[in-house]
Amino acid sequence: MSEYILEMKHITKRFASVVANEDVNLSIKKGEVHALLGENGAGKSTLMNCLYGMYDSYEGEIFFDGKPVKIQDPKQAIALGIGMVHQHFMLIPALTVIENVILGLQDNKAVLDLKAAAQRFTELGKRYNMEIDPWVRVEQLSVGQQQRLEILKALYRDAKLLILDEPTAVLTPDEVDGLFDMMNMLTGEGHTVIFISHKLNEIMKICDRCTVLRLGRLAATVEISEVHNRQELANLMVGHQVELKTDKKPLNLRGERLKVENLCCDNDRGLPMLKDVSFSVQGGEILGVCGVDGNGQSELVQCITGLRQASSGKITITGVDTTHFTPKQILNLDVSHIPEDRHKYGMVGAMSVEENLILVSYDRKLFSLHNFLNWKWIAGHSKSICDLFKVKTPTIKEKAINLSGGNQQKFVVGRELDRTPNLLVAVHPSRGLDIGATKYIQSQIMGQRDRGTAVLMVSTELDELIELSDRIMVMFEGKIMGIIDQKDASRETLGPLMAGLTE
Ligand SMILES: Nc1ncnc2c1ncn2[C@@H]1O[C@H](COP(=O)(O)OP(=O)(O)OP(=O)(O)O)[C@@H](O)[C@H]1O
Repeated sequence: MSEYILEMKHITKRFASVVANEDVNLSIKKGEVHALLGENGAGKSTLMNCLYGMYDSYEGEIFFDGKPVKIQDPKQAIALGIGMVHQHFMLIPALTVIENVILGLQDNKAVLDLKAAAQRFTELGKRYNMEIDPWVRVEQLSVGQQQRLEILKALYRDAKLLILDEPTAVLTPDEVDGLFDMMNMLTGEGHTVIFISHKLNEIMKICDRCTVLRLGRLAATVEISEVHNRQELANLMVGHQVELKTDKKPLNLRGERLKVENLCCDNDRGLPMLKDVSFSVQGGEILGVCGVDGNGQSELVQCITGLRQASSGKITITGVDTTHFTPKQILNLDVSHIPEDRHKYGMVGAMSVEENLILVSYDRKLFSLHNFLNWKWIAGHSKSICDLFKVKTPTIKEKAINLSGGNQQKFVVGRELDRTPNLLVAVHPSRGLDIGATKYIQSQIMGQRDRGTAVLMVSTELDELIELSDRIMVMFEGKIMGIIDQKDASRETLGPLMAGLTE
């Protein structure tokens, strides 16, 4: 019997003129956690999508459990025992958790007997410490919970090989630990995991081997035990030395730009999500916001950017009372917003990259002449953002949805940082970015701070928050637990506050 559960041989996948994978070989041993690493656009998701039957054509051969297979649709992949959790979840928000779990199952019994299905789902959740109420609607779940649901959904379908595409991007440190415990449990039971991640520390911690893709081709497969540090992995991925430090200039405060006073706000179900929140941010400083996902951070950002109405309290931006402003009015005060969910609030997938790059400014003089859009100017503007932020796209006319996840994030961030805003509200700005792009975007945010922008940065990446922020505000159950100076911030000082402990 083969020691490999999966062998992909000489895989080539083209999209028109783009060669996303070229002659790639990947061998996965049974029971291992195997990392797939590469820069944004290197072809990781494409390779996994070939395996999961998302495309009906690719060149090369796939062997699963020693047998040759031709996987042309996800149903075939699932039937073989392959489960995939995509970067962008494949859930239907209006349906309940259990309806999502059984959706597409051929087993009529499960469809008819929802209660029994819910019971099996709950047992599975308990077993892997990932419990979710089967009867709530998916739209009511936090991003972290939705990801747990995706994993449980794959396990419900008896996945032997689980592909996790950047699973920790949306998780808090505690949730990451929980996921790693679950992965260890799964491999202990004989499951195999392919772990796509940009987080080198996590790859070093949890993986047995790592395959590196570069520009669509195989660069190397290495044993993690033989890799000395994350710098070595970064260099292997990029093909040259990568700078992992961010420069920080001394603080130069330029006066209050954002003031939030006694803000209260309810969520869609009428539950209080913000309880008497007050703080301010000055020009020239970065105020980091940390907390376990779902503790009011999203609602706070939505209130500030006009996407949600506060039930009481006051928001002032550059001296203007914006509490009841629309998003457009707030935008016109030169407020930039890197949203939590780039697909929902940051881009229009069916539009081209260049159209997306003028979404917030198309009606300004800069891009129109006599009320008509000037596509020559727009093209020049788009190309310069794509060059600056190294957005990998065949042309600026490409539909945004066809770009890799990291490259979508790069152009959204590029568009928002292009102007020098009075206030930058950045939520998970480096989500899905490779290490080189992360460092670049962090340095750009730092540049905005040094030019006098007030930055409110929400992140679940504690290391990123501690490195970039001047002060860090911790949220728990809709309240501010404390605001800590960067010099006093550490996992030890922030951790208890994130858990709601004040002593
Ligand atoms: N449906 C598609 N149509 C056209 N081009 C595509 C399509 N899907 C992917 N590509 C292109 O294939 C290349 C590889 O993309 P892929 O999503 O596999 O990269 P990735 O390594 O997963 O990147 P990331 O880390 O940003 O998620 C990119 O240049 C991307 O634009």
